[in-house]
Amino acid sequence: MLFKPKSVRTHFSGLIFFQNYQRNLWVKPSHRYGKYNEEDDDDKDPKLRNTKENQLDHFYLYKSKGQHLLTNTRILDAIVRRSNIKPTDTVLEIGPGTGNLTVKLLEAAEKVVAVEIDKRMVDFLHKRVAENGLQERLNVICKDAMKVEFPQFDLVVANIPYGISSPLIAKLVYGRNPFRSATLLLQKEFARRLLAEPGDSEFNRLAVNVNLVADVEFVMDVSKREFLPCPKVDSSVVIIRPKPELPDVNLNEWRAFTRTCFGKKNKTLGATFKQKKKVMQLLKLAKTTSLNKENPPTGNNYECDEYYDGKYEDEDTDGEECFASSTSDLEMNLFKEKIVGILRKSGFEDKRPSKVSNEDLLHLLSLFNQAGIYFHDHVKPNDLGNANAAYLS
Ligand SMILES: C[S@@+](CC[C@H](N)C(=O)[O-])C[C@H]1O[C@@H](n2cnc3c(N)ncnc32)[C@H](O)[C@@H]1O
Repeated sequence: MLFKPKSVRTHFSGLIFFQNYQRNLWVKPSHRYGKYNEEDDDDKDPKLRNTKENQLDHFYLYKSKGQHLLTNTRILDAIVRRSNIKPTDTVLEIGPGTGNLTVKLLEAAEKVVAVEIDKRMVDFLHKRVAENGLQERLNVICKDAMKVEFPQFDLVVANIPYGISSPLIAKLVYGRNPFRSATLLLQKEFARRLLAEPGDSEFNRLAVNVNLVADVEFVMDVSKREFLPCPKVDSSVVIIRPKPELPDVNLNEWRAFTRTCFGKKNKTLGATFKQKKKVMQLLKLAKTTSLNKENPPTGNNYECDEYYDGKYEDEDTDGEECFASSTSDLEMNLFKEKIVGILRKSGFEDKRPSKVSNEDLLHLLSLFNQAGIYFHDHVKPNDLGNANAAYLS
């Protein structure tokens, strides 16, 4: 049996009282951290027992699954209130856990679709909701939220596992499901980055990519002390609202472009685009794109062809050496001059990406595209299946 250091989890050896009449989760915080033991990471964990009073004894909360339960009723109520749920709404909740938020959502919405990866949580949630007589309006999907296709929903309200914040937000805002808003509890630093504006020290590719398609509103900070077990970081609630009108840009092209611009966010755009490797890549893409004129990369394209597998493949370097040997220095220099000429003429050469607005970045991208310079490999077949999530930063 292997010891997995990353999966050190909380041993919730104390009592968790579940008081139905108050719909609160009361917790005696006598948990201790234990060594990971694979046997216990099983659905049939013999140490997990539900007594008839709905008491959980030895209920393990896995750090690796971001299992930090929000226990403050006032904060849960505020999250629901600020989400402006209508009685006809279907709410999507990612990571319902033991249902602290779910029962409150069920009281406000017509239906809740909850996606939870941990079967023990799902079993507990079903029991809890049934005891409240709300089971008819709850649909639980016991799967990884990053691997499942979401059914139709009106809005998202969730205290999500922080490890999937970036790909989950990408999946929502760049996904196929239209929705009104997403009220999310996020790690405080991550929320700050999402809310950053050009010129702020936290301004980054995440903010740029989300702000292209959605507005983000800060709601409130939540102390780490409001969770059980207490995480190392504080949290913030934000509301993400998709913009009613989307810019006319190919999103794969946009994301590839912002990846290039923010590769080294403190470098000037001139320095980033003059790198030999970058020039060679763009020249290669310009050649393949011009050969494929039947599929010009224009217009909105909200199909994500990037993928979620825990890491992001930044650059496709396949065949680069071969391409380099078949490209003359003259051709490379001419192409580099073309790139630098665009940056210079438009005034972007000495600018740093962290200080440039989305409008300016969109303008620069359109200048590049008009000159036949592209950032995304539009002729590469989309062989990545249905996965439609992408890391944004
Ligand atoms: C931060 S806890 C929130 C629990 C509950 N919503 C609350 O506020 O008390 C995150 C929950 O997400 C679940 N989870 C972790 N990774 C997940 C994934 N990839 N897909 C779906 N659920 C996941 C965990 O098992 C856990 O129940």
